[in-house]
Amino acid sequence: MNEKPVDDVNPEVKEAEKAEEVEEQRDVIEKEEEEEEEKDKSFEELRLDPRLIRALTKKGIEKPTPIQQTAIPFILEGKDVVAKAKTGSGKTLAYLLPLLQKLFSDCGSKKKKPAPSAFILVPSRELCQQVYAEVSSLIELCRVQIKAVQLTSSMPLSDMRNALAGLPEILVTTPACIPKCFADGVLDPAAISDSLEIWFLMRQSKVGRFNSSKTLPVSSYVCYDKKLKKLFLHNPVVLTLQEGADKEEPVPSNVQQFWISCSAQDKLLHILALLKLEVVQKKILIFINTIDMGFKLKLFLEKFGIKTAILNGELPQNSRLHILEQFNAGLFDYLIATDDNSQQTKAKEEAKDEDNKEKTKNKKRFKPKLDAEFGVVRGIDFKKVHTVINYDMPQSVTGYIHRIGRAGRAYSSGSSVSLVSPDEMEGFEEIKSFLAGEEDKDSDVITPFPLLTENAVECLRYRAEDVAKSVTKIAVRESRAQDLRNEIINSEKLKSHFEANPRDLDLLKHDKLLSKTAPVPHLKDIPEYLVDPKTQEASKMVKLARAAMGNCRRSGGGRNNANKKRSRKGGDPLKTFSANGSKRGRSGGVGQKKDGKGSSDGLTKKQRTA
Ligand SMILES: Nc1ncnc2c1ncn2[C@@H]1O[C@H](COP(=O)(O)OP(=O)(O)OP(=O)(O)O)[C@@H](O)[C@H]1O
Repeated sequence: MNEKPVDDVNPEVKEAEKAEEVEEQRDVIEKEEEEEEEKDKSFEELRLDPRLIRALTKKGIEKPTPIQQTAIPFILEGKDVVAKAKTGSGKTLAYLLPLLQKLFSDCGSKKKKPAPSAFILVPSRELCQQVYAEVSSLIELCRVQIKAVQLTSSMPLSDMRNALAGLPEILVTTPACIPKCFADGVLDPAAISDSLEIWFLMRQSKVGRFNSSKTLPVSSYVCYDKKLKKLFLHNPVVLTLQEGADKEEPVPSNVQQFWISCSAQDKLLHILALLKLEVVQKKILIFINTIDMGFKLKLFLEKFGIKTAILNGELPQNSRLHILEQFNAGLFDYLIATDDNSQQTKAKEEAKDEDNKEKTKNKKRFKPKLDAEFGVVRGIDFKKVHTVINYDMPQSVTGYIHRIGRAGRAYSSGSSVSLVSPDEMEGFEEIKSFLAGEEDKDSDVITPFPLLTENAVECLRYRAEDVAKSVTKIAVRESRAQDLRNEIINSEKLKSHFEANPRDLDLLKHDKLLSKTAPVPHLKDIPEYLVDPKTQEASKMVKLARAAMGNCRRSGGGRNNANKKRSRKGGDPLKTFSANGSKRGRSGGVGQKKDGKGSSDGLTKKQRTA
């Protein structure tokens, strides 16, 4: 008998065959991933000290990330290392663990050295505090006699001297602080040259200031910036853990990237829709390019009952650290932040100042003083940020990558939404084509945000425009000055309070209202008739997903199989919902390579799903 032509095959059978094929492919991918996992090394196999492994277990860290697996053995061998890995991939522990292990062997056996044996240089005070906290907690958990201190330029000399008087083994500081310490005699170059064994340099560009360190007899440098490599390193091991080694910066692929096209004036309307209709997951970090814009946004959202905190370079250091701590501890869900104190941000502020000069000639003007060591984007580990919103687009591709890297840290997934105005389109296109790569120019790495229908946005227009009018330039300037005054007072209180209660988080709230008039109650809730049904459905799914994620966390780290399945199936509505009615998002799943073959973030399947 003749075989039936292919076209005559029953469509249901065809469907079933297709589904089977897809299932088979999925099995192959999962098998590949499992094999990949089996190749992974454990902390024990990296010959990490059992005290460190126990400390990591207490912190809920069970398995080294790829950068940790690769870098730790080289650093333990005393090799100079230049490492490049995706943002959020665990670089901090990749150097802290071998550093502590090296110091363990000295500990107790020798006399204390006159100066620290290890210098960790990081680009901002915030990062300084973060690294110091991380190393201190490891030391505490390991119960070893090692001392770490942090120094920043703003510290009084007496505090610096006191900190160093205890003969710490580890110094965490910023590059700007080193020359100051030398000039004020707080650090003695001769003593350093006798003691120093290891430097860790993290992304910063002002190294020219302490070139003299080239002459120091250091056994191992580890650095995360290739510019520094030329200055300091001797025949270093270069580790690049990322896809597309030609790219300047690694892209975190566990962050789903979306964008919304809107005019500059409509950005307030769109962010209101995103937050008020709850179509993005909390916690949310919102980036703006100028401090004034931050206050405008805060005042605007306040009117709708959305409380936010602001983080920027003109706030006193104690306040900034406290805001970060509170946000990380989950005391508030929305944080508005400027980038680090880039030239561009400054230039913009100055241009605005010039612009305002004429208008306010006779008035006493408020002059912000920005902190040169401020930086929230590079390296700061914001905990459990699910969504990053670019209210203003960043000025560069690198800026974009650093911003979105604040979501989806380590093993979690996240998403980003960029509001792009026509003026920002050129820069946005550049970002898109960079991310797509040379070969794949047409692929959409950043896809249109699917959960907000035009109708849903338009329903809020009247209210948004009405409220936006009330947020005048004067109101913005006054609230900015008010916030700074409050924070200066807070900062003093915080200083003395933290000396007495270093772990107390609940002293001050940073997301309090700044408006002079209280928000009117009717704006707090959006009546149902104003909400588009599709967006309403999306919002419900986002809430369900959030609840599910909450449960995962409660069930203890979530690295078991049940959670694995849950995260694969339940997932993020951004991956499964489309306002256009298709069942799956088109951009591929979190942690999926473009070819569908597992992760490009360098994390294993287990790590990603946890
Ligand atoms: N092996 C691990 N398992 C689970 N979590 C980890 C592991 N290593 C680090 N982490 C966590 O991952 C988060 C990000 O780590 P880290 O800040 O070191 O990333 P990074 O690579 O330095 O990022 P960036 O480039 O943005 O500075 C931190 O919360 C850290 O505690």
